[in-house]
Amino acid sequence: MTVTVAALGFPRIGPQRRLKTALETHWAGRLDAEGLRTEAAALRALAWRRQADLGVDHVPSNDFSLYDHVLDTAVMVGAIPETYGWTGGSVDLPLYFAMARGTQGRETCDHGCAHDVGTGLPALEMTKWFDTNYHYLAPELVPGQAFQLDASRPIDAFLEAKAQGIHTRPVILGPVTFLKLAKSKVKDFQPLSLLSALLPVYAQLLQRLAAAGADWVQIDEPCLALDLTDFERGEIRRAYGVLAHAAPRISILLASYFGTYGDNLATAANLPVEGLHLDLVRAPGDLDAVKALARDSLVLSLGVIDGRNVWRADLEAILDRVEPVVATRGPDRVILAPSCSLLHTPLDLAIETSLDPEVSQWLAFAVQKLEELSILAKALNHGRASVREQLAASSAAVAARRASPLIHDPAVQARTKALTPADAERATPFAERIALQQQRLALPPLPTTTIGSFPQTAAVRQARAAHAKGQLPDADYEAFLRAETARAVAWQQEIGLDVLVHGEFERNDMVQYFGERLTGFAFTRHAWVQSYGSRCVRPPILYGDVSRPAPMTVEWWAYAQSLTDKPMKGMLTGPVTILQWSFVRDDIPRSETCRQIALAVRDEVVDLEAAGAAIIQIDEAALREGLPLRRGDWDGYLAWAVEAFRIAASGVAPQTQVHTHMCYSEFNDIIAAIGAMDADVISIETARSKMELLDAFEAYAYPAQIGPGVYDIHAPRSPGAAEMLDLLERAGQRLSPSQLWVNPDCGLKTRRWEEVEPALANMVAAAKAARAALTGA
Ligand SMILES: CN1c2c(nc(N)[nH]c2=O)NC[C@@H]1CNc1ccc(C(=O)N[C@@H](CCC(=O)N[C@@H](CCC(=O)N[C@@H](CCC(=O)O)C(=O)O)C(=O)O)C(=O)O)cc1
Ligand SMILES: N[C@@H](CCS)C(=O)O
Ligand SMILES: [Zn+2]
Repeated sequence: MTVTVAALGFPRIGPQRRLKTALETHWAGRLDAEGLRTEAAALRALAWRRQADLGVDHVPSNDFSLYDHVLDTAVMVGAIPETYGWTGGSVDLPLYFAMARGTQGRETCDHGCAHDVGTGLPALEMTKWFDTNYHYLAPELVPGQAFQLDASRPIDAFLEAKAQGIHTRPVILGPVTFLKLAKSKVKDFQPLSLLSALLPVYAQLLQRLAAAGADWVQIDEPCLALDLTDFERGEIRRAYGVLAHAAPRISILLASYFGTYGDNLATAANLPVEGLHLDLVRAPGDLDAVKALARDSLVLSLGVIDGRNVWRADLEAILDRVEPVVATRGPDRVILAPSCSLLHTPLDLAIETSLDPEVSQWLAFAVQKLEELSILAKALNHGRASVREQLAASSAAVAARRASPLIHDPAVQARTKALTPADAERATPFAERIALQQQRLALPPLPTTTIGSFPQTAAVRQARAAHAKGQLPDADYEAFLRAETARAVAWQQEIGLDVLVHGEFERNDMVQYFGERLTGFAFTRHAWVQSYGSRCVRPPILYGDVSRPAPMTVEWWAYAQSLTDKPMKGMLTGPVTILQWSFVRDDIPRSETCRQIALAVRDEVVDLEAAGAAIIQIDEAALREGLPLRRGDWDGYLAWAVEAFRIAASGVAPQTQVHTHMCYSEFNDIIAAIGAMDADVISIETARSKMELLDAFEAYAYPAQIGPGVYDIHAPRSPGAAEMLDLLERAGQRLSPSQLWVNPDCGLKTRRWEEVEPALANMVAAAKAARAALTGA
């Protein structure tokens, strides 16, 4: 009878992003399906062995995916939209990747190789996974949707691990969350109404897993961290009433994470399941609450190690909380786990050799987090003395971090303290500002622009990599980037864009680039985290008070502006997005860190203005994503997030035009906050929704200017001028033409020049046609 250790999921991109390489080589036609499958199996085997060696008792299987686990679930239950021409049977890789990426002509991988992927099929819609920077593919369902089980993935994975001598706990996405994440093209159709049709498939799956030898299964229902209606809670009870009886030989561990169960806890704790996982990092209060509600026999999986951040845990403090639970419930009713899947953390700190050792000792990545759990389990099973040294090391690291002079900068703290409401206000109201800006800029109606980045070609990435390795001298790298920038500026001018950008060739990533230039941030070489499919990010680690020692973008802006008489936009990432896409310190509130970043961005904005920039764009792509999962927490977040943007934007004169940009955002719920940001111009992603996202702006009577994206940059195909004109006309039906700008949905860094060149030329043509229609010329 011992306390055991579980992992709810492990990073799947593999060491050195091996999965990324395999996928992109496969998509480029240089690795066949068999080769890809072999590499995927090797990566699974490696992950299982690693976890078992680290002392994990409940090693997960079926947490691996070639692209996305929600897509895998759709495939598993046979929810394949008609468009893909599926006629039953197992889904092969071309069909799987068609759903993931579409088959629209030629695609490019990160090595810059272009390859044909067929024509015509769109990808499933990609959306943010709860409040993370991971994106899933939304299942697309229809009324009367039929489901049929293909259990091969979870069963094969279970057997694969078994053959390796590792008895795993399969992970499956629960039926209620699956349906809640699904979309339908049929208006007002609620996918959750398909629950009765879906449950038999899940019941069959549990029977198959039991027959294969699984004794526990982890069913993820993170929708329990959201606001649910009574009806939805009833559907959860109904679902687990069915599943609990489907396969008596298999025990269910129900897992929710990313927040509190809150008013869903009584439902969750009383389900006829054998175990319940709690995210005690985001919701420490759930522990006492569950103790009052759960029957004695319920196994509690205590998510005590943060799966969403990179800080080493305070193991003694965790033991103080967990020991009483073990004493009252008994060791066999307690499992220790990370708060959520480790998908959201980098793999292994041990390979990070270039971090400041002082900062490094404060950190734990996936591997180290499992080590921490193993130490905790030992302490609980054999007494704290059995791991005295490890506990002492943990306490010392926590104390060292708290006291470190690296973290505290009195000047930064004094500056945020001295902020007044006036610092978050532009001195002049929008109506007066815009008149002054129009005088200064003299732009035509429906001005054309782009969002900032141009293709990050293989040549650009290779030059940066060579420079980082010391193989390309500073001067040569600089000259290369200047040449890229000059080419992009000349080309924009040639095709007749009105407001130009420098192209962001010098940036590895829109957040990492700034993290590397601000104090209080550490950056890594290998700490990749999957964002979607084969795409990864290396979130900077924000460990201390933030300031900006020197201008970060002014030289590149000035160089680009020197090449043209057209306005060149200054291009910055906003405070909320830098915060949201970094690993953030947990010793002060996020709102406070955000104010510090806001002041650093403000310094850059002021310097860009002083250098002559007439337009400065502050991207806040992650503002919507940062919205708390519970509506009750929205107002508090929006108040400080909007204030941070305003602090960043308000240091400039009324003649200086401030733009912001947001992609991946559903605006209906937060339109008042978008208005309160008080940007002069906002560019948004609207092409795929055919401008429907503008309804919120129309209903709110949004006063400022808007650039609704007319070019869906997520697809490789280049839209024609007529298509973009149609979108502009739709925008014109919702907003005054005097408010409108013409631009793509987002930056063009993931596209190829061959796609971008015709698309932007067509966009300029569409704007000209729309202008002519406006003026009757
Ligand atoms: C807008 N999006 C972003 C999000 N989050 C961010 N932090 N940044 C974003 O832009 N979230 C929402 C969306 C998600 N979208 C994307 C889109 C594209 C990517 C992507 O392309 N990622 C790249 C990595 C980007 C990067 O940091 N590149 C570096 C390092 C390049 C590299 O791999 N170097 C190799 C050597 C290369 C060689 O020798 O050729 C190495 O270091 O080993 C750079 O360009 O310098 C990816 O590869 O996945 C992500 C999210
Ligand atoms: N300026 C950035 C915004 C992306 S959200 C870009 O163009 O890539
Ligand atoms: Zn964007």
